[in-house]
Amino acid sequence: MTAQILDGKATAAAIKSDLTARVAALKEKGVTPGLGTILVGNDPGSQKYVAGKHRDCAQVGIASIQRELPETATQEEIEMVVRDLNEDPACTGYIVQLPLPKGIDENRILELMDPDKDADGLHPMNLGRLVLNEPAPLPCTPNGVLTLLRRYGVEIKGAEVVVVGRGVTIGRPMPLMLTRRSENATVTQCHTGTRDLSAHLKRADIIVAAAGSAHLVRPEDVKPGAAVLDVGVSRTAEGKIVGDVHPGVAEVAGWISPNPGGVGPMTRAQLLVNVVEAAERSAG
Ligand SMILES: Nc1nc2c(c(=O)[nH]1)N[C@@H](CN(C=O)c1ccc(C(=O)N[C@@H](CCC(=O)O)C(=O)O)cc1)CN2
Repeated sequence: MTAQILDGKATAAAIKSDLTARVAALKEKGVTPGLGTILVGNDPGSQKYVAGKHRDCAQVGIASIQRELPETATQEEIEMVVRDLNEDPACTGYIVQLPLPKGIDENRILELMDPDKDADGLHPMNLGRLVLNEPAPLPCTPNGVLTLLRRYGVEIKGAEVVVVGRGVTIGRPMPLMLTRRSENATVTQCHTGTRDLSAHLKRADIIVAAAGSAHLVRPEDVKPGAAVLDVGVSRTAEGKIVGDVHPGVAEVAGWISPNPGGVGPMTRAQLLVNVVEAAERSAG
């Protein structure tokens, strides 16, 4: 069996095409959505992701506001930029690119953001709304995973899902989203403290691998026909991406998301969705 590809690039392109029309309609009403990004330091991965986000904005007609600070920026300097974007009327939504450099209190930065401008759904108030099942912008990577699964007809309802990882951008919110009544999946969350990862993976109908550990998910750990989403990123010395999923898994799985070309482009597309939805709400 060779797995069907969960094509994030093509799915993201379709989402962006829909958003282009919605942004044009907003502009006719006098509303121009503007995405702000705060990038601190010179991590090449983060630089690439942020550049991609602004390329996407240009494609769909969203205005771009880019703020960059050096690796040596202090907590106070970053907080000043956050306050500035909170007040900037041209910035209808923004993100702080994570991770922030060592020594910076990331949670404090996220808390300072205006929750109504939180385009990532990572402000504590918006994560709290997700816990309470109230409307909120949804974290982009888990939302991208769900959109891909739905588009390719993977059954989520009743599925046994294993999420590997517990980071704030995907590991924490993904189970919250999968266990909503609208998804109704049963979720096991695994992490570095999990005793027998392989035993959990073998039972999964859907695996979301977001550990950042190269080739952690091996073909012998995957149930034939399962859907496997490769979210984790490790890089070789040459900067090439290595995912969490061993290439041999494609021979066992029913569906697999490539990496690159799977969940990454979906993360960016869902960010634009959050920006446009917020602008549509403000336009009434
Ligand atoms: N504030 C946030 N920070 C981070 C998030 C997030 O959702 N919000 N997620 C990740 C990184 N991320 C988004 O910022 C992200 C990851 C990957 C991609 C992407 O397009 N990847 C391409 C490959 C790009 C390359 O060649 O390096 C792909 O997968 O095809 C976009 C965004 C952590 N930080």
